[in-house]
Amino acid sequence: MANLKDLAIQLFDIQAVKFGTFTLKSGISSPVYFDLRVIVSYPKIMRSVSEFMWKAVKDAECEYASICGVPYTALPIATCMSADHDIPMLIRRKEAKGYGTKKIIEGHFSAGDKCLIAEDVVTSGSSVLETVKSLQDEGLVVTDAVVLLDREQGGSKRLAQNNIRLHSICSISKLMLILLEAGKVDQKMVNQVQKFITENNTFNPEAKPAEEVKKVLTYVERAAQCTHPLSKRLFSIMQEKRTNLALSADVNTAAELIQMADSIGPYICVLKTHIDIIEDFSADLIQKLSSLAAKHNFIIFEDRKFADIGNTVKQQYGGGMYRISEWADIINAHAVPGPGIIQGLKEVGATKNRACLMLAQMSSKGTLAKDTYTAESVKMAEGNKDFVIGFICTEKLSSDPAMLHMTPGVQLSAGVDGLGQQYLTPQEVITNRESDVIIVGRGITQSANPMQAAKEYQEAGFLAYQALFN
Ligand SMILES: O=c1ccn([C@@H]2O[C@H](COP(=O)(O)O)[C@@H](O)[C@H]2O)c(=O)[nH]1
Repeated sequence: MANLKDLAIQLFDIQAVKFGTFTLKSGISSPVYFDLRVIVSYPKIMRSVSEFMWKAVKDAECEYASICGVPYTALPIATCMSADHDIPMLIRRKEAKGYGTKKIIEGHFSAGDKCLIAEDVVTSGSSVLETVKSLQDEGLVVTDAVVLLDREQGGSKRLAQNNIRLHSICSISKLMLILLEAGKVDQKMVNQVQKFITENNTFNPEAKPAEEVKKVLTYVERAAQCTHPLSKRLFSIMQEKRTNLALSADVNTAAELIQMADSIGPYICVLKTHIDIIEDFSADLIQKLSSLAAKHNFIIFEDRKFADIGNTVKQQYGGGMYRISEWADIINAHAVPGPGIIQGLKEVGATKNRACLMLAQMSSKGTLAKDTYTAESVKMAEGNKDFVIGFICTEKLSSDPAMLHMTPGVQLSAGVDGLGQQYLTPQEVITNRESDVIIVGRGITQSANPMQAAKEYQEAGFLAYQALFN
């Protein structure tokens, strides 16, 4: 591997570093310009650059599971680092494909994995931050970026403000000194470049860090804020399966329920049941349903809508022919009896790590679950966060990121059925009402092709979620 002086001179000699008058992307005129794109024509220099960058992160003891180059110039650099040191690589597309997987990030990863960013030149840090955002949107964690050249115009400070450590191989000042000593530039040019850097700092310490202005949290960030294992798991499933769709499987036989759960399972995060409308209920159905929940990684929500005094709901939840607490991850309850209902349900469900949603609003026309009733339901939920993990509602009701909002009455077109059910679209629910999960029943179960319909709802719901970050 060349030493830094040799590398700097080689970069000058291949015109990856140029002096003159150049108009930058920002419109500013600069006396120096870096064009690292040319290094693809010089494999030895390319390898030298990638080795310097790899060594810098090694010396800094950075932890990461993969590496992602900022497109496009840093892609071949990241490729060399990946191939030479057996570090998996991820590729960030500048635009999602309009067909096929429509992915922005190519490569295999799991939510929560740490990814290192590689870049050729940093000026303000904005290109690095764009890549950071794309990776974070997919659930990856970014703490470090490595760059060949830091133009010292505020990029490292802006990145630090966004909790990204920048490791640079060479600063522009150091590069100028090396080139001066090697007789490649004169003192006048060094002064001119120094003046340019001083006068063109892009960092505004008054600007709020991106984290502070960001209001919408990703599913991964919300999972991290959950203390209840079920809400944590649900947010993780939503990210992993890229779905905020709950299927309301309102069918009347065990065979239909099993068939729905198996065919629609891949597209949903939650399967909602009304177990008392099944005509041939048996323990075998529950066993099969639980196996399908494990196979397709979804949560079972029995939409029992408990509404009695604590002592009665305890028996309804834990006993009777359905023994709901033995298989339903989540149940729901009306607030109408007062807090005793939560107490009763909690006595049965808490030890089994089950959870409850408060019915704070309803989708049906003329519902009385509004205004003060809704506010009191929210209060009841917030006082019992060890068991209540969210709401059945028609809009966001709590600012606590751990609280889930699940909205029924969703179809691809807004409207009403003949019995007062009112429908909102997935976009309206996720974008404008800021709910988290769309609950869809007949829009899927009664469509000519339920699997295709489920895919459409999954896509509409998840796209609406992703659009929250644009
Ligand atoms: O306010 C509420 C609470 C629950 N539901 C239930 O959701 C589904 C909706 O089915 P669609 O066929 O999509 O209308 C159903 O099981 C209801 O019991 C609700 O609609 N509104």
